[in-house]
Amino acid sequence: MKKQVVLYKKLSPLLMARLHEQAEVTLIENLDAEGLGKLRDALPRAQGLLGASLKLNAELLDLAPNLQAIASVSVGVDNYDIDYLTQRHILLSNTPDVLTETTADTGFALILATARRVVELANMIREGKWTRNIGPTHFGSDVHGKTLGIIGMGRIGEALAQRGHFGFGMPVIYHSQSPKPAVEQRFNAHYRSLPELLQQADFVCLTLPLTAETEGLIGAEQFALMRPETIFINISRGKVVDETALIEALRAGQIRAAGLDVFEREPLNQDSPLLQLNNVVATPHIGSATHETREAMARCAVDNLLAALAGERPVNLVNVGAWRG
Ligand SMILES: NC(=O)C1=CN([C@@H]2O[C@H](COP(=O)(O)OP(=O)(O)OC[C@H]3O[C@@H](n4cnc5c(N)ncnc54)[C@H](OP(=O)(O)O)[C@@H]3O)[C@@H](O)[C@H]2O)C=CC1
Ligand SMILES: O=CC(=O)O
Repeated sequence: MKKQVVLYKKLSPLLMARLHEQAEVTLIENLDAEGLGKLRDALPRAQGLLGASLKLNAELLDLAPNLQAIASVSVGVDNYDIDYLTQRHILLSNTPDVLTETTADTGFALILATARRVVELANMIREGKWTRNIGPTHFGSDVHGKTLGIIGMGRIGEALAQRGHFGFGMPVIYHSQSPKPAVEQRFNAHYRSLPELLQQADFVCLTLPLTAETEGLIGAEQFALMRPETIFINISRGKVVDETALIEALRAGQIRAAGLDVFEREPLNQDSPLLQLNNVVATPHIGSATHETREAMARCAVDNLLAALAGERPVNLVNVGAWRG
């Protein structure tokens, strides 16, 4: 008998056809109030779930007694209670690697956009304010040759280091849970304690996951260690940063600018003070959002889900403790 799969993310026709061949599929197109109601109705029969951007807490998952596997279309797994899933032997998989380069591209786009004031000055033209040659008040700062500081030297951190080192001749310093000798050799990178990195980097870039340990890692005390020339980039998760402290640091000139792809609350509220600041470049969580990469992520998630439902260990199993094979 075909397995029951609930999708809360629309897939390409090719991937939909592949899923339909092997499973009975219920598609929840939107996660608005109506969609969430449909999801609740579908959960009691779900054996597999596939989607992203939804906090799947125990209260929801308790509605799904037959659930065997969740395939997240993301590398970050902060939306899941991993202990709870493991206890119930529900296999959680994610989509690492396929999005690494694209997300690092986004990080570098934010580095360049903030340093060279791309958005602010492009808006100046649109507003009809380019009336004579620009002068020092419109100058930005160099990227090449500046010190790139990476917090979280994993897959995406390493791809960012590659761009900085080979593309822009940037000295690379990093902070992680453990030193990375291979990375140090490849990019001539140097390990630093967190306070040292915050003091020394021209660009402080967050590329680490949201966990109990990293929530609120960067707050007032950490911004105070940065310099007025520091540019702060966050492509990890909004909650790693105390957003109120970030706004204060920007307003007080404690740091020069911020490039932000992620926020404490998403979508970001239109009233957010961040949107009033010219030295903030804000993007709507687009780290992996290209046609090619989103399709690769969805394909990876479908592979993981079908493997799990067929009793095989998914390649990207997150909670290995749940595996009984
Ligand atoms: N903006 C976006 O659209 C996207 C955002 N992301 C975010 O990026 C994150 C990283 O992805 P990826 O690079 O693939 O993950 P990896 O697991 O490869 O890398 C994460 C790195 O963070 C480090 N780390 C974890 N905890 C800490 C800590 N407490 N202090 C310092 N370093 C720490 C780890 O260090 P160690 O190796 O030493 O354990 C690891 O090297 C994702 O979890 C996700 O939240 C990902 C994709 C797109
Ligand atoms: O934020 C995106 C992810 O894949 O994680």
